[in-house]
Amino acid sequence: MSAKDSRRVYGTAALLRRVRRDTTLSRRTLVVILVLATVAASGRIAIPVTIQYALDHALLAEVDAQARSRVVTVAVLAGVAAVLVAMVSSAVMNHRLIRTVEHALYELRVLAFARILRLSPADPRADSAGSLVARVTNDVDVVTLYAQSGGITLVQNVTQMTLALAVMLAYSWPPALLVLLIGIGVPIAGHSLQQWVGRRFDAVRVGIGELYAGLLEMLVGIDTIRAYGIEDRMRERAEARVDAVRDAQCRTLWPMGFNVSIGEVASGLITTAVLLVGTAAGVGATGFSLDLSAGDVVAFLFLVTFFVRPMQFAVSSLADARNAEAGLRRVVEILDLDEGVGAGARTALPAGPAAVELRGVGYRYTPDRPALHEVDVRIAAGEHVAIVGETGSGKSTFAKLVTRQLLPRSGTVLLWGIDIAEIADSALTRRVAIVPQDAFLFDRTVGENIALGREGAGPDDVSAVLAELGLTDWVRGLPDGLDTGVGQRGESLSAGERQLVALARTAMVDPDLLVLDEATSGVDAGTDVRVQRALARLTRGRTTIVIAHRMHTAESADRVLLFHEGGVVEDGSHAELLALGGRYARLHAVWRRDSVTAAPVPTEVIRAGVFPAGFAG
Ligand SMILES: Nc1ncnc2c1ncn2[C@@H]1O[C@H](COP(=O)(O)OP(=O)(O)OP(=O)(O)O)[C@@H](O)[C@H]1O
Repeated sequence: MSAKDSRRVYGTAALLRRVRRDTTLSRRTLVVILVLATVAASGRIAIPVTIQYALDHALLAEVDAQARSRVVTVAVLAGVAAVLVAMVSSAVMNHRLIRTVEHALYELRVLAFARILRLSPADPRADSAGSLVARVTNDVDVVTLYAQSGGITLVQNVTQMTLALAVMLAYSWPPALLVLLIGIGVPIAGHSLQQWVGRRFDAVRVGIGELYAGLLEMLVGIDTIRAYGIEDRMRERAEARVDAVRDAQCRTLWPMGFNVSIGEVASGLITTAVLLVGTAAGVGATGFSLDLSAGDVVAFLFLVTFFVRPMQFAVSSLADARNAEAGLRRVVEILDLDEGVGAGARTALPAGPAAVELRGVGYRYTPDRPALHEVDVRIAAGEHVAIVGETGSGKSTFAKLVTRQLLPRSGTVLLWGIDIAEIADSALTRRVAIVPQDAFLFDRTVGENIALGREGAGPDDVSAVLAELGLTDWVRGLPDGLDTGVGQRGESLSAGERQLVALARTAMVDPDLLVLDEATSGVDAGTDVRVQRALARLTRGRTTIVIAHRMHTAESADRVLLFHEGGVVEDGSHAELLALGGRYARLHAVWRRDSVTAAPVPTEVIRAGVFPAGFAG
């Protein structure tokens, strides 16, 4: 069983209970729908009863013409009234049912979206983005479609069958019992078939999720696909996923076919059994008399039809129900995923830059290999620390732990001396910011992207922040200034410009702990100077942790932490670590050689540096 399969598995009843728990779907609404369905079914069932009444008390009875016509008139009027009542209550029930289901699905969709936004990046059960999208779009739609067609008729059919059976029992219990036995036997006999259908539809829904995931990945990576000329290979992969969905859908055909025939066989069985028992009783072969009038027989046969038809329909639409159930299950499963990392309730935090402490912190993404182990580090308030180390040494994991994107599997992370798990989300996001290497920009204007950093921020706040970071001239130079659109994911801006927007957005947050993953992408010298200046101003007065990819960043930090194989192996100032002559000194020598032989860093950039030399908080 894979990690993703380890989610809670919901049976139909548990699934419906879960939906009721998470939505405002009330028991009262369900009762009202059931009452309306019963009234509608009663209206339909009343027809055979009126026919029986007319037959027994007028058409086949020895009464005078006046009495006959009175009885027929009453029967016809009652029949018309019953049809009208059935029509109106059926319409109201349909409306209620669709509205209720739509509302519940809307609520589920909203909840699922909210949960996706708060998903823990470390939850191994979380799907890829595309598959999650499929869950809140396609899977919800399948349920909606079913509710609007099969769901309504299922409610109507089941109520009609129940009522028809009750009236049949009132007419004559032996054949009614037979109908009941066969009626109960059908779902029991078809149980494994239903499970078979359910499994096949689960596979279809998973396949559709994977198809979405592949499509989304291709759209996001379209530039890379074109750049490497791998369109054909990607198309083949996409086709393979489309084929997989088609095959999964084809595999539902056999069980669905059997499903339909089960309904047909059952209805044939019921009709034949009733006729046989009726005839046998009529000729005295059963040893008992059914004692039925001609009207009763006609009414009974009508009622059998009223039982058999909906049963046939209900059984054949069970396949659609299984598909909808599979979709609903995939939506509900999202709600079971870890809701981000545990947010506490503490909102009051000490003022000023954060002191950071890790006590015996360990983290592993997979059970077999720790990404970090037994890390003990104290970073003083206002200190500027550079994190260096080879790729895969645990730098990003460390950054995620101090910003609570991950919670430690062992040990404790403390900010301002408080366990990070106790701090409320709102407080943490106001005081702690992380700037990734290539920050994500939304398809809005430069000004709007920056303003996102602070709730309620307007153009004046944005301008003030830009002035603070020395970026006013840069924004003025953009085609439409602050109103310049950045395009999808910020594609209309250069990598350096995207960094500037991200830095300004972070400055809006005005955090007391700043964690930066230094950009490695090539930025032209002019923009780089701007970036470094903005960084120098942004980091001033804040505890800053930088994952350093540049030599001068480590050189100018107060302190350097060298990571190796998930642990801090060297800790000290740049000078101290150089003097130590260990890993850092060797890494630094390689950096130095590469920066001389490959791309010399402009002196103005070195002077600007993230941590200007000599600056200590
Ligand atoms: N989401 C993940 N799932 C599984 N393993 C992961 C995940 N993220 C990181 N790892 C593993 O954890 C270890 C530490 O990764 P981490 O990203 O912290 O290293 P890093 O020093 O930041 O590397 P880089 O400089 O390349 O970003 C690596 O072995 C990495 O393969």
